[in-house]
Amino acid sequence: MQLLVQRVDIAGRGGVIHEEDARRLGVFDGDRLRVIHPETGKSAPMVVDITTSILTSGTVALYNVTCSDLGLSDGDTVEVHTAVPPSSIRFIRKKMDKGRLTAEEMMTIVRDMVNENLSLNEITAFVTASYINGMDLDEVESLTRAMVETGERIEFATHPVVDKHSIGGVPGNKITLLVVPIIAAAGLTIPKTSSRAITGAGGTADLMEVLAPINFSAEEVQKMTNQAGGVIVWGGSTNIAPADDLIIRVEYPFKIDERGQMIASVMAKKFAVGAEMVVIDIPVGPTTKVHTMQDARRLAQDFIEIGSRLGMQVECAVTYGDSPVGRAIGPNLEVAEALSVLEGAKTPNSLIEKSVAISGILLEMAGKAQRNGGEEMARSLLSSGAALKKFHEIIAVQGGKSDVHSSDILPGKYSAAIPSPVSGYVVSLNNTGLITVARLAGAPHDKGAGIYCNAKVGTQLRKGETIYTIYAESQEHLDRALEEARRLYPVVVEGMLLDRIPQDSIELDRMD
Ligand SMILES: O=P(O)(O)OC[C@H]1O[C@H](OP(=O)(O)O)[C@H](O)[C@@H]1O
Ligand SMILES: O=c1cc[nH]c(=O)[nH]1
Repeated sequence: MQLLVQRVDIAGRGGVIHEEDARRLGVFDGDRLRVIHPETGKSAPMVVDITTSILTSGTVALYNVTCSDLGLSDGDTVEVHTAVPPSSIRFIRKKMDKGRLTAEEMMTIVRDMVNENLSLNEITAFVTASYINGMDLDEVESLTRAMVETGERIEFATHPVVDKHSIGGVPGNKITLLVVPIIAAAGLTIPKTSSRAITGAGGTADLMEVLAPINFSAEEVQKMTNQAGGVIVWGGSTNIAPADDLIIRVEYPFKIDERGQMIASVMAKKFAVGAEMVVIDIPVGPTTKVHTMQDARRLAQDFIEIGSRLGMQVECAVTYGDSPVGRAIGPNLEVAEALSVLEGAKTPNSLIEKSVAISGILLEMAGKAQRNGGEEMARSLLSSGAALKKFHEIIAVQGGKSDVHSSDILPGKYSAAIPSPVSGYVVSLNNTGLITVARLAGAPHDKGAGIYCNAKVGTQLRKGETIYTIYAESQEHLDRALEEARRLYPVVVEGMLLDRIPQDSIELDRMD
């Protein structure tokens, strides 16, 4: 069938056809078509997306990349034929049926994802099937390699190249903003690519974006790292492991992070930038991704095993994840807190201790410090101001304001303090509850949105004193977050009297 092209200014491949043309071609939503330029013979696949309104019959709306790939403009004519679906559909179905994917099958799925031959529905099916049925280590290795091979890779002339990555799940985990400058200040090369939030209210990429651009090509990442010793950029923009961001987009609304995909996501990013020594941070706690020390050790073994299969030296740090790292959750709040520590603040303790511990392991692995001497070296790079100087350099090389101060970074102007309903002690902070409230306040999209924990576990509070403060960039977001905070009650303050149940509140069930 011949159709007239209507170019639509939407990034990406594919397009939309009219219902009548779809009927004549005998296709439904999700079927496949092939669009062919009649003069050049160039062709591109297209997932059928049917409309009745935005087009007239006889016209096909094509997105930017398909038009550019085929050299098409508005008003050109194209041949449109039915096509067979990609074989990756069969392999996704195999995973849905609890099958084990071979390396070749995994590669086909990932290649089709990256080449936009799979629709969002189909990618979601793959992520969901893997979430429900899991992956064994061979599949994780195949996924990791496929993610690397479908993107660009970086090779550095200076060695060793080191890196860190957190599996996330604990709110306020802003340690990368301290670890990268500490490590780069020690003279090591650390090309850090991070994702945006997956299950949280601010991923490292969302945080760094407050200070500097984070979207760079692989070549730019290499150049900037050579200049400053380190960078903190968004993996999703680099074309380094491009499948990673496609999977994360599916996971984000569900706040899920399937174990196999998580290992592959992390290790692909490390492998692709040529990291030789890597520390993986595994926070453990009842409301994080990993609930017990035993599970953390098992996950650590898997990371180490995949690292060794790829030729990387990996160590894992199992860290405290019962409650947020530091007090701030959400981009601006977290960035201000991290900067203040780099500027010399002596609190929050949890942020400082975690950052120097992770940095210390890397310094020891890379031979910069003696065994057990890494933490001390990291602490001194932090307290001497060397890490702050290096962070300013990193911000500058990425195009940000190099003399930024923590006091420049402000939270949203709408705020509400949550008062303690009783006098007592904070006994627990529920990470997932806090994240839900912070997301409803607008984080990570609204940079000023988030939560500041005025009290942490063990803090004594009198009735009416503030437990935590919610920040938002609009009253509407603040109201939404407040409503959910009252329902979820994510921070529990208990006095000695845990509950009072009056006699008339229950119906006594008398035995006859
Ligand atoms: O949103 P949740 O699931 O907490 O985790 C995602 C965060 O964890 C990792 O942190 P880093 O890059 O090691 O700093 C990711 O890159 C991302 O920023
Ligand atoms: O980068 C990351 C971090 C945690 N989980 C992932 O899937 N990717």
